[in-house]
Amino acid sequence: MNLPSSFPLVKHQKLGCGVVNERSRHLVSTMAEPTNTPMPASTPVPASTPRSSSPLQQYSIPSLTPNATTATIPLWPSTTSSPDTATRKPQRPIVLHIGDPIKYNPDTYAEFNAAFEVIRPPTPERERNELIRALKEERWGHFSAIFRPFWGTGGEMGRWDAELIDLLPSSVKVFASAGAGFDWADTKLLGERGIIYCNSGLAAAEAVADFSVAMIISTFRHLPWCMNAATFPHLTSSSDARSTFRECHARATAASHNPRGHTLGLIGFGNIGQQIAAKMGNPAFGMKIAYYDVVRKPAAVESELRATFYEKLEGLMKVSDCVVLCTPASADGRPIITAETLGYLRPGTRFVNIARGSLVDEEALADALDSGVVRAAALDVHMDEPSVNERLVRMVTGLGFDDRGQHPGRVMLTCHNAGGTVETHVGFEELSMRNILRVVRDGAEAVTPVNLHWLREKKGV
Ligand SMILES: O=CC(=O)O
Repeated sequence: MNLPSSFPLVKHQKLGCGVVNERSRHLVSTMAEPTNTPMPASTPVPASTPRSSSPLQQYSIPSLTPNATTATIPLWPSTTSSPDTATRKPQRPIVLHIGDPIKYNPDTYAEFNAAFEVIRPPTPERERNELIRALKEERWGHFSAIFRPFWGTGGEMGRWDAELIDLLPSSVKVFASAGAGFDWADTKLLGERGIIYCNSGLAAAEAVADFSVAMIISTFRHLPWCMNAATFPHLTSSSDARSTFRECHARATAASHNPRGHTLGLIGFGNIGQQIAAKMGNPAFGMKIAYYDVVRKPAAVESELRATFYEKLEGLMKVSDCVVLCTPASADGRPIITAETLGYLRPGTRFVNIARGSLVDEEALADALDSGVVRAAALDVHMDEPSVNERLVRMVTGLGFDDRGQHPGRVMLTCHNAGGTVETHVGFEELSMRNILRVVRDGAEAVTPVNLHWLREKKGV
């Protein structure tokens, strides 16, 4: 892909396994941001908002080599709770490690282990009730940090809400987690308790943006229709198989378009939104880039990405040919995409969600697909994961035209896969460790904090 030479993020930065450079510092400051400010109903989008700038030190994430995926590293001996931790004085600050052991970054882990006493409770101690018991007993002493390097494990206790946060020792300074999203923790409450929450969105951005490209293209080219027609009827040797193939081959053309020249409307213009813009805009796919965010991005970012800002969600939705949701979940858990906001769309608009399922009223979306207001949709995330909305599923799998004359395969559904690559996980581990090293060992600012505004409010800074 030819990218503008003035776009150093994509040219020089390999997110998750490369060097975080000047450009990405800016992106961190605009993506790893808080979204907990309650928004009035008339301003429904808690899109990316800036946090105050942090003097991010340049650091490198070791390149991913084939070996890295299989690297085995010695685990810190204390991989289970140590019964006497609460009574003896630790030599080094204690880090409570929840979830799987480190897999990809042995060198950083060696540094981490040298700096901290890492305690990794076994799974049963991470279940909510047992965790509550352990915290009440101060089983892990006065630990300084919580460390969750994997997205797939470490969430056994459920949401970090007041019930858990109130039990944390006052020694906890930082909670560093895998994952771009942070709706699994009450980051406002953590901030008010003086605990910095750091996400790892920076490490996931490239993977999520790549997946978004596939989803956007799917909405223009109706990949589910093309794939289903070539597959399912043929599996059952149905006599319709050949005619289903022929019908798709003949009729998909009239329903398909090149993205070039169409307007891509990004709701949220943080790190992920900006990477999607870089991939889908000129000169690659040639889409016009429009965005809505609660805070307008600097003119240099807009000009680099040729992005037009819309102050209101309504304005963005009205001009978009394809809307992509790339903003963190709203603090109050309310959806942004509702019957009301879908009403802003021009008939035939496409819709993609790679953010959070809670942001979309799926019944309203299914209605909009039924009526043709939304022509095609692609959703990686779902309201009630791991369940998927049945009406939307039927729009993926149907093989014939419906009674309104709409073609099948208008929806693509995936299993919350957008950020899921090895490179993302390399970066999740690395960033989580770097955040804790900086805050606890170095007494420096975190790399990717998301709740500094709550911390500052509490401290009156
Ligand atoms: O959804 C995945 C993430 O938040 O990284």
